[in-house]
Amino acid sequence: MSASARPAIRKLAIVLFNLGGPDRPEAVRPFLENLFTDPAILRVPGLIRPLLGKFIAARRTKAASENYAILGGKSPLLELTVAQAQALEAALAGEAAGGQTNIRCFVAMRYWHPFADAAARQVQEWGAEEVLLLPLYPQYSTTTTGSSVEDWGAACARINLDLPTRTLCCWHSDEGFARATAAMLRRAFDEARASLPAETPLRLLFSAHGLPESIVKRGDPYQWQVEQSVAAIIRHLGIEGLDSAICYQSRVTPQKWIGPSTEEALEQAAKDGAAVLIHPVAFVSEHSETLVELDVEYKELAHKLGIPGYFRAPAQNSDPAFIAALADLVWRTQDSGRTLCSFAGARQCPKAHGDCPHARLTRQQKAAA
Ligand SMILES: C=CC1=C(C)c2cc3[nH]c(cc4nc(cc5[nH]c(cc1n2)c(C)c5CCC(=O)O)C(CCC(=O)O)=C4C)c(C)c3C=C
Ligand SMILES: [Fe+2]
Ligand SMILES: [Fe+2]
Repeated sequence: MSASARPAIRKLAIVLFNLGGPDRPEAVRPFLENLFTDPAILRVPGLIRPLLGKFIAARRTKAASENYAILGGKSPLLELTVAQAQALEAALAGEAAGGQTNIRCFVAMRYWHPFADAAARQVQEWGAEEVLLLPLYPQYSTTTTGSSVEDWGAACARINLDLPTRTLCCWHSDEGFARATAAMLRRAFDEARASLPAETPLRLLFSAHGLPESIVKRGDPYQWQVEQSVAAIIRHLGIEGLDSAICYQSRVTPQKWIGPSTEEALEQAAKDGAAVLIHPVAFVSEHSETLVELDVEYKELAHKLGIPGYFRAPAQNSDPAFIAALADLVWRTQDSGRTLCSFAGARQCPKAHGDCPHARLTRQQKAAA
């Protein structure tokens, strides 16, 4: 739809969801306590959860603090998310007729400031008439998007904020997202290839945040959506004979997590004599899991294993093509005049994701085009 044909919209608040991270060393433990006492993360009876969650957080604090110390004692996630919010607002204004919009972006973090309560108050004070919830997680998980949607609902209820609300539940194989990601990856791939001897194979490793297997077995569509993201990105990459694999990083509890783990994928690459280019496929900004886990820990492991080359493709951050893809998703929710996913309020995205209204809408739009 052309800019001049954009529908007139009332005051729209776009609320960007992300996980949040500690803003100083003393915040690491309370941040972890918020995370591990979330019922979407720690699935034990309500009476046990606060105690067990705090216990797990206390045990994790040392390792997490060491990681954040490498980043200067804090997570860069908030600054990068605010930059994405500003870039999205600017992109939406630039595309609107006359360069004017009634759209503002707000940030609601799940486990550290600014929390949903603060964002909801800002939305109310601004006088928003409609809300679009936009998770900065391409793939839906009950532990991320699902948890943030519930948290938002509770925050709104506390201040009697009751506005028409759309939820962009997932955009794992959105064409714009896949194209923008593939373009960034292609640059990283070509650079890595050029720095390697011609006979050294280069494997593209899509490393996603892991999830306990039990959560996936209960119907969480995250793993399936990660696979869909990878397939869409590979289609847009268009590299003939591409050697690629999916793996899962950041296991933080003793239960069985989905695999193969990124460690196992690196061991396999070492056996195959392949260099690796790692792309963090479930994160669209840099933070501890990319800057420490990928850039320090797995890099060291790769050297120890004798892998002939270790390269890392960046996360999207405010890459203009990625922001343009988000802006396009926003316009499509408005053009459709309905929510992109009607699971609103429910913890779980429909099991068979083909039934998700998001997927249905995409199909309808394709058919209409
Ligand atoms: C059981 C624990 C966890 C689940 C399940 C989980 C799912 C999950 N998380 C992300 C995205 C991020 N996680 C981040 C940090 C982080 N995650 C967990 C635990 C679980 N995550 C912990 C304990 C931490 C803190 C850091 C650490 O202790 O290592 C972050 C980064 C935050 C930052 O640095 O600012 C992100 C982002 C996804 C996508 C996901 C499931 C799909
Ligand atoms: Fe996590
Ligand atoms: Fe969905």
